[in-house]
Amino acid sequence: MVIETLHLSKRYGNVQALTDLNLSIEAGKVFGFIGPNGAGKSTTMLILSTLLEQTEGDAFVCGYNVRKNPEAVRQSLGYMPDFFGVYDNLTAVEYLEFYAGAFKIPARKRSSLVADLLELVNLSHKADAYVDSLSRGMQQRLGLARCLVHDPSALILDEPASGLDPRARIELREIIKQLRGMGKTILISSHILPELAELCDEIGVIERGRLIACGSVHEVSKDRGRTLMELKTLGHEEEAAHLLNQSGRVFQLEEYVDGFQIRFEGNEQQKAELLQQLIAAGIPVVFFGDAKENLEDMFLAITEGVSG
Ligand SMILES: Nc1ncnc2c1ncn2[C@@H]1O[C@H](COP(=O)(O)OP(=O)(O)OP(=O)(O)O)[C@@H](O)[C@H]1O
Repeated sequence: MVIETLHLSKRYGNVQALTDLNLSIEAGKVFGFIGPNGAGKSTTMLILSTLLEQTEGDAFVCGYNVRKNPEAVRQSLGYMPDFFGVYDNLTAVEYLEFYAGAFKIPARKRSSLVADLLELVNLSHKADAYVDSLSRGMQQRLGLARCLVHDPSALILDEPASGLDPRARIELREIIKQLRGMGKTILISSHILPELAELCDEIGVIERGRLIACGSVHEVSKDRGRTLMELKTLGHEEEAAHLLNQSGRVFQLEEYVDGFQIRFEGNEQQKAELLQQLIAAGIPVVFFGDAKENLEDMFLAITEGVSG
């Protein structure tokens, strides 16, 4: 395992921020850490990055214990916090050179390393621009380049897409895919990011400091036995909605212009039965099938009732 936590707990005074958290992320995997504000994502990431001490349990990066061997952890890990500091009077190049220096990269290697990193994050054209003048999306990409200066095997990215517009999110996602292609092991957090579904090999859902679901996107949704489905009909929406609501297997019915999205609890046989009922009731069904699962929907379904 490249990233691992064992019975990790953290208390801030009276606040129990993390409780018995067990995470394990294999080499080369991208793990999405999903949870609402205050769930404990940043706390976990800070502990793994050696910037915060846990109350109980252990955490490891590349086999190094964060408490016993913090130097080795920092050499193996790139950590991107959820906010970008203010850097007056530093250009993108100077900024990366500063961090390369901090990681003791020999001076003669720094300029080619910095040029390569800027290229990787599509910022070569902004090499001499002041960091404070860059857009948020560009600053996030520069932040990503910064955590790569020492070529770490593991990356921890705390909500890298927050505050970005859709285009900037896509750009960031493409870079993260490239990093995955380079064999990096990545822990990435989000509170609402459907885009993570495509990016992540596995996800963990955290709520109030506890991991409440973990596995592949598919497994996590299957575990709950609830599938996101779509139904399209030619008119007859009211009857269809009534029948779905009466079936006892449909949760979170949402009506769109030309159909419904539902969360269905049951197996394939039960899906077929529901379709038969719709047709027997004379409802002209145009489409009835699984919707492309996205993390936002799954998150709502999984956390339903947990926080009460
Ligand atoms: N320094 C601190 N002192 C006291 N309580 C804290 C501190 N940092 C975090 N907390 C509390 O610990 C809990 C977990 O916070 P954490 O920042 O880890 O959550 P998060 O999942 O990263 O949330 P967000 O999505 O808002 O970043 C919250 O209840 C938070 O209020």
